Amino acid sequence: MISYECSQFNTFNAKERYPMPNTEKEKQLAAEASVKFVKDGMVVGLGTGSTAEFMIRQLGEKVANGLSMTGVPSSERTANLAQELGIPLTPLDKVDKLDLYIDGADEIDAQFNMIKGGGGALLREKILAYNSKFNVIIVDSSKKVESLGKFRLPLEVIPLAHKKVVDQLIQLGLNPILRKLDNSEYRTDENNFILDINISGQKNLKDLNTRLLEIPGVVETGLFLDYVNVLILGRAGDVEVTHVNRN
Ligand SMILES: O=C(CO)[C@H](O)[C@H](O)COP(=O)(O)O
Repeated sequence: MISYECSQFNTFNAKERYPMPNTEKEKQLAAEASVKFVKDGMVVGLGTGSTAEFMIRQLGEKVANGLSMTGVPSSERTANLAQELGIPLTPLDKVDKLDLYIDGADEIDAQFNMIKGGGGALLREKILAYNSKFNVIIVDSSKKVESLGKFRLPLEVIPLAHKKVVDQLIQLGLNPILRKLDNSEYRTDENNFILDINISGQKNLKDLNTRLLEIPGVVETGLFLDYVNVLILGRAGDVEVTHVNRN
């Protein structure tokens, strides 16, 4: 179980933050709607997390029924699941651009800015989203917020530098917490640490993102600004599909 250790030595489970009975159904509905974007011959980036897992299982069924596609996984966890389901995979450097990337999010605001990385895969996820022609985001209704920040923003950091990064983040008033897994530091697929920070009340997200990336040792942030082409939101037994106009 992923937990966070605070300075007060208490822990909490990130996934218990929004207890909603319909959440799983909403994730499933959003995932089902997203696979309709996948056409024969496409190279599709596969996200990470419980919502993405519904989507990958749907794609597995489609592949078993004759869909020809190739997946590019955003994590080892996703790669393992896709392999189990018989979805052909290729590494990112073997393709030019992804035709499509489908993934979940931890929060998405009214301007379609997102926090991602609750599942720890933010770095590879951002690389895939950046290198995709089209990004489809699938969420349950609990993820839609007016402004980001109830969920802590994950930062992937180099282990050697993490204490120095923590000092900088404390000076910026961002209250960093080192993510733990079973009492040890959580390690990403790239063998880095994650610091989860409090960005509640931050107005200029672009500026914040730039300032965070300027700290040596910060590899990537879970702020995804200007990435969404289509948002599919599961709500009460149905889905809302929003096409985002990105200039
Ligand atoms: O960014 C992610 C993983 O790094 C996930 O997309 C995010 O955590 C949402 O996960 P879930 O669908 O399980 O709520």
